[in-house]
Amino acid sequence: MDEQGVKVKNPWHRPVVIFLAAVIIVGIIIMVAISVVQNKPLHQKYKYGIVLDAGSSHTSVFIYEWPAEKENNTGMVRQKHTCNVQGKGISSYSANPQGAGASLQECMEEAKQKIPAHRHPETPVYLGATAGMRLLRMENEEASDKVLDSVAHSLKSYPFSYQGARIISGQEEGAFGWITVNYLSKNLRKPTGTLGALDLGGASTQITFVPQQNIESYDNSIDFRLYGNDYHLYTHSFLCYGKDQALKLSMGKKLESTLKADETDPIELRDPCFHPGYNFTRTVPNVFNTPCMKEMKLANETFFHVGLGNWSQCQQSIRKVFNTINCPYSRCSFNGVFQPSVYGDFGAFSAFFFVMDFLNLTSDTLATTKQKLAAYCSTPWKKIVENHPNIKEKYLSEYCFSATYILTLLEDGYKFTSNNWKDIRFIKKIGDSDAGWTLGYMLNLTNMIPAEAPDTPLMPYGGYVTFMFLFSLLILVLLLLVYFYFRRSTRTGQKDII
Ligand SMILES: Nc1ncnc2c1ncn2[C@@H]1O[C@H](COP(=O)(O)OP(=O)(O)O)[C@@H](O)[C@H]1O
Ligand SMILES: [Ca+2]
Repeated sequence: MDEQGVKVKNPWHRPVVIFLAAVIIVGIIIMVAISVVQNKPLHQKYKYGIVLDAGSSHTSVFIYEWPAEKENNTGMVRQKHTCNVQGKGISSYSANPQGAGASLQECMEEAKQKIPAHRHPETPVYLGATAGMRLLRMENEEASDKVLDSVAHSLKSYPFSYQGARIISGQEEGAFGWITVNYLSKNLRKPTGTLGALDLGGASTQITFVPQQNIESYDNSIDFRLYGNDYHLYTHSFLCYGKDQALKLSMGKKLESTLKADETDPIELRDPCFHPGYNFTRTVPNVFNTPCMKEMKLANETFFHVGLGNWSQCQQSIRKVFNTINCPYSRCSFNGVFQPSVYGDFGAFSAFFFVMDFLNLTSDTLATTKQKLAAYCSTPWKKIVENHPNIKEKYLSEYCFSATYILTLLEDGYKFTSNNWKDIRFIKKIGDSDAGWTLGYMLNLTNMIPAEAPDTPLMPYGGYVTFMFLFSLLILVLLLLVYFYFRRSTRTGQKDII
C-alpha cells in the first residue's frame, strides 16, 4: 500500500477538539486549585492547651485541642479531656500549702498521656483560681501566696509550657465565661444576638450580658473587639454569693436570730430550707469561718440543725441575705450594685445546672418550678435518702436550699420574671465543651480570638461542594463529547483509508 497517498485525518488538529481539550485542562487546574485553597492543610495537625480551674470547692483540669492551621476561626477549639482533682479546692490547703501542689499530680500525669509527647513543650498550661482563693487572700494573704507558690512549683515540674498560676478577678471570670459560651455557640461572627452568661460557683456568682441600657458604673463595664465586632458587656461578680457561702450567710443570720430569741442550751436551729426529719449536729465556727461574715462569739460550740421543709419560709429567710434597700444608681440588682434590665437569652451553668438538672427543673415555667420545688422541700429526709442512695449526702441535703437560693437570686436579685424565665437555658456543655470561664481564658491568653475577622474560605462549604459537583459534571460531559468526536473522526479516517 502506498502510505504517501493516504491522508489520515488527525482529530487533534481540529479546532473544536483543541478547544475542548483546553477547557478540560483549565477546568482540572481550577478544580485542583480551589480544593487546595479550600482544604488546606490536607493533613490536620493538632495543638493543645491546658487550663486548671481552681474553684472554691474543687479543681478541674481541662485539655483543649484545635487544628493548628485554623486556630483563629470561631468554634475550632474543643475540649479533649477533663480530669477532676481528688479532694477539695486549693484554698482548703491554707494550713498545708504543699498539699495543694501535690493534689494536682494525678490529673497532670493524665494530661501527659492524653497529649502527644512531641507537643508537650509547646503546650501552654495556665492555672486560674477563683472565689475560694479570693476569700483566702482577704483572710490571710501569706497563706494564699504559699498555696499559689505550691501549685506553680508543681505545674513547672511537667514538660509543658508553664504560663502562670494566679487568682483571676471576678470581672475576668464573668467576661471569660461569656466569651466561652458565645465562642462555642458560634455567635461571635454572626450578626444575631449573643448569649448572656450566668455562673454559680460555691463562693461567688457572675452575671454577664450585652445590655440595652447604658452602663452607669465603670466597674461593671467591659469592652471587647472580636472578629471585627464591638461588644459592650455588663458584668458583675458577687463574692460570698456562691451557693456554699450563701448557705453560710443564711444560716448565720438564722443562728443570730435564734440566739437573740432564746439562749438555752443546746441551740436548735430550725431551718425551713432542709427536709423534715433532717437533724444534724454542727459547730458554730463551721458556719462563721468565712470572711463573708462577722465572726460570732458563742459559748455554745455546737447546735442542732433541724429541717422543717417549708419552701416559702425558706425563700423568706434567703431574701434576708440580699440588701435591696440602698441603690445609688437608676436600678440595682442587690447590695447597691448597678444592673441594667436583663436582656436576651442566657446560658446558666456550673451549680445553676447541677442543682436544676438534679431536680428536673431545667425546662418548666417559673410557676411550675416553684410548685415542684415546694413539694420537693417538704419531702421527708428519710425518703430523699432512700430515693437517692448514690448521691453524696452533703449535696443531697442542700438541693432544697440551693434551688430556692437559685430562684431567689434570679428573680429577686437579677429581676428575671415569669415572662423571661424561658430565656434562661440551664446548660452543662455546648457540643463537647463545658460552659465555664476556662476556655475563654485560654482563647484570650493565646490570642486565638482576633480583633478583626480573619480570612474566610474562598466560598462557604455548601457552595464549594455544589460548585465542585457541577464543574465535575461539566468536565464529564466534555470528555464524553471529545470521546464521541474521536470515534467519529477515526471512522471517517478509516473510510478515507479504504
Ligand atoms: N453534682 C453536683 N451537685 C450539686 N452541686 C455541685 C455538683 N457538682 C459541683 N457542685 C457545686 O458547684 C459549685 C462549684 O463551685 P466552684 O467552681 O468550686 O467555686 P467558685 O466558682 O465559687 O470558685 C460548688 O458549690 C459545688 O459544691
Ligand atoms: Ca467556678
